[in-house]
Amino acid sequence: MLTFITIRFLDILDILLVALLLYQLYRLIKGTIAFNIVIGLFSLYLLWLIVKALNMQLLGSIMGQFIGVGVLALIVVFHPEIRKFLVFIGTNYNVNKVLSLDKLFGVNRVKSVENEQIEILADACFSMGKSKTGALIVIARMSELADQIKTGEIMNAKISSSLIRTIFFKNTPLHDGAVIIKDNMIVAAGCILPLTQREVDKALGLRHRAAIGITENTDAVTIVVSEERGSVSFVAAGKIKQRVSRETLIGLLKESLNLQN
Ligand SMILES: Nc1ncnc2c1ncn2[C@@H]1O[C@H](COP(=O)(O)OP(=O)(O)OP(=O)(O)O)[C@@H](O)[C@H]1O
Repeated sequence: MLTFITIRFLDILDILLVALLLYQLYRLIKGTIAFNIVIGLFSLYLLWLIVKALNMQLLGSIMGQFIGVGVLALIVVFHPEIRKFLVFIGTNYNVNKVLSLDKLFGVNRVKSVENEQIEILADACFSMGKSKTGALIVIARMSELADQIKTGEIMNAKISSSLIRTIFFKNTPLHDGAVIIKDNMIVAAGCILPLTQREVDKALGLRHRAAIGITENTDAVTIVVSEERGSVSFVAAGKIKQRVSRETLIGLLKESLNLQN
């Protein structure tokens, strides 16, 4: 029985790749209006299959025309999502990461932050929280964040608590926007980040929306200090953990940046 079905290794790989693509697409559009559109289109397609199977000529041909131009319509309707998806693939599945060229050639890439800097960042954030100073700190990993860095002031400075607190001190020119940390340095300040388009807690304003937005399409993580509440939040992969303690923040940072204690 079923001897006519032969499954090759490539077929399994094919299925796995399609599953991975669908999963990433789902992650990208989950919670957005695009998700509802996909469900609507899928229902329409199912209806068309039923209409065709029942041989309902008139309705079948009208729907057939619609589905015929469907691919073009999809590209137009999903233009922003397709763009986001390609950027996501480009930044998160780059050849360097997949093949780990750095490891292959024995190059020891500088970590985005070391243990010592994590403690400094946590101290700075909780000190700013106490004085109700708003702050937004992005820690870049594999994604270069070149587009966001370009929008700010280049600093290339050593990470220090006093520098971070000075940057975010109210009414200084650089306190608006985000600080971006990469390769153990504060590379830029006053950077503009993309805002999340998803529905989030109504109490969260633009600072928190920007913190979530940048982690949706990149592998960066962010720390936000609320000016209103003085609380500290951690964001990774589009998910925000609000009001974390100093210890929790340090643990989450070490875990997401793969640092040992
Ligand atoms: N796109 C953006 N990228 C980076 N920073 C941004 C962006 N949009 C707003 N901000 C920062 O957020 C500040 C406004 O924060 P807002 O009060 O709306 O946010 P919030 O999430 O309610 O935070 P808080 O609890 O600190 O008030 C701005 O002054 C600016 O520094």
